[in-house]
Amino acid sequence: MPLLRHIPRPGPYICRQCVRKHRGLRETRRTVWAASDWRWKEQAERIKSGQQKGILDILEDRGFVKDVAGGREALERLLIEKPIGVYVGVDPTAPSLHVGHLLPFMALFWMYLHGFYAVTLLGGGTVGIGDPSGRTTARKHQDANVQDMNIRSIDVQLKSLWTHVKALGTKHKYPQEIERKRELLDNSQWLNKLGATKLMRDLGTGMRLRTMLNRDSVKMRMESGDGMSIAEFCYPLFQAFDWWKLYDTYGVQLQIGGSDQYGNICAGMDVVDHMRRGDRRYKDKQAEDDLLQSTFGLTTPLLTTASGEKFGKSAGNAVWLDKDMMSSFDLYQYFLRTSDADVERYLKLFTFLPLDNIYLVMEQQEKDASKRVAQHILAKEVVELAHGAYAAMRAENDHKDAFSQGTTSISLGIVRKQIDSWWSAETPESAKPQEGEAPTTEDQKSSQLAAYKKRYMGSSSTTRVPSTDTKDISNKLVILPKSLVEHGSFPVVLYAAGLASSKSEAHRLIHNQGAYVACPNHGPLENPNELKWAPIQRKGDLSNPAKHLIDWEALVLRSGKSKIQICCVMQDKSFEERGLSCPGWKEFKADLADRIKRKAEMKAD
Ligand SMILES: N[C@@H](Cc1ccc(O)cc1)C(=O)O
Repeated sequence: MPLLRHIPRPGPYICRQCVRKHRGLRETRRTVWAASDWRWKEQAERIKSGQQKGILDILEDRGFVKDVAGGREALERLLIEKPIGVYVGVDPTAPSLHVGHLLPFMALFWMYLHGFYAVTLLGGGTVGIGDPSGRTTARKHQDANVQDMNIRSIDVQLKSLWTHVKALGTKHKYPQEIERKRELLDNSQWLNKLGATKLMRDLGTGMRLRTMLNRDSVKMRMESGDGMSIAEFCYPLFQAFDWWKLYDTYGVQLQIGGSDQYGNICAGMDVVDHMRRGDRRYKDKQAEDDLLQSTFGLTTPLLTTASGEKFGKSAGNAVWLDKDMMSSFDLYQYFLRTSDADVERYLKLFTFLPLDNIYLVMEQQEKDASKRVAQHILAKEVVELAHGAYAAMRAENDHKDAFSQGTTSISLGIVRKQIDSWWSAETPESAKPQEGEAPTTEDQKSSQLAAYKKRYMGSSSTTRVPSTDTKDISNKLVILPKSLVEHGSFPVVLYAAGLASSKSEAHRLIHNQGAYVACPNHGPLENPNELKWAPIQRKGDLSNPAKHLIDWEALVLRSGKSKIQICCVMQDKSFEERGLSCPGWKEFKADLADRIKRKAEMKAD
């Protein structure tokens, strides 16, 4: 195996020593390269004569490009001439990526499908430093084991994203004759070994203080008076070192990032330039066309919906890509709710559907927007990208099941299925590592990760605690403490269940007849396997959540036309022992204790 690691990769620098060592292999590589070189040249001719679109045009047509650092025309020329390396980095600050992360990754995946060497970089080293870009406060320090879990979790997620991208590339028939290459790396591999003196001597000398001080993130903190730590201030240096490493080893000449990354990317370009000029291995190259060796940056736009809201939040919470943190059903629903004004733009950004197909879909959509054809395709493609084809098919089918009776009723079967799968997915004791014991088996490792994700969700403002069962792909459950459902009002419950972003919004929803609860059918002629949707009222039976428990354990709620939430009820003690929480729970508990105390005092009087 080490033999393979020594193979020189296409890029600006080829290791002479290993070429000499493995002459045989070199010959084979040379033949392969020659063939793909020739194909690339042929493709370049087609692009130049206008027969084919270049990748930069493709990215622009789909809406991925906000700014290009280094010059658009120059980048366009480079991308036509050379299958350069390109990378996107992400710091694992949580156990999962969210939909807001998708844009730069989608641009990278497109480049991969078109034959560029695509690198996803996990910031296992940089996460400990904390990128100040776009932040008004420093990130909280994370425990080493929390960091470790986040790294492991995102690593698994990136691997599966890559698998799904490959499958989607095949499904949408993107040509494969040009060799595709990709890599998933973790910058702790080199940053943990990097000496402070080397960093300052080699890179620090190439970075100018004025540029660093002029960065928006630095200025903002200085002006607001919060200041910034040296570690955060130096963050761009580490990101720049990553790029130098990737440039030198993998020929990475382009970095893609969100618009907040513009400053870091420019700093990286300066550093790579500085390092290249000071490195004698690149001396010969400098005589060559400089463009072919230069670096560029590309930033993606910040997404807002047509109505001006920030994209990627649902009831105030992030829309996670991990199916343990957001079920396939919920992810599907999130994209299904896309407005007609946004759907074409999102199809271009979040799916691999060719543009012509998107225009056809939109024609169909315009004929009858109520069918939401475009939204269904968008939702399915995104779930397929995040959770795989099988999960997408299940989410689509479950969605059809849940809404097959229109908006008047919901099948009791699907509610029971969700509840059963949640309970059966509780991790068996045998799979749990004992206290203080490091997980050894794969089962233990994954159950430890799943437990961590549950805890993470419980401690954030979200209530979602979906199943850990990988077979269960459509779990749309939240767990609520019993006393909240028994003694709380509907506004409290709707807020706790994540169907409203505040209690007052829940009040408004009820007032506008936009919140529903599913009730069993009691009439003799009615279908016993159906639950009827009834609008929640401010008075009477339909104002009391406790009266609508199904099988004594679940409350099924809906807001608007399609946002369904099944709420499983759990004893308060078990709820808290599992480290769960939900919006408004702490205040409700304190309030309830107060009410009970006052009642007892009144009785005593
Ligand atoms: N700083 C980037 C992540 C990143 C990390 C390392 C890199 O080399 C590149 C990008 C962010 O916070 O989004």
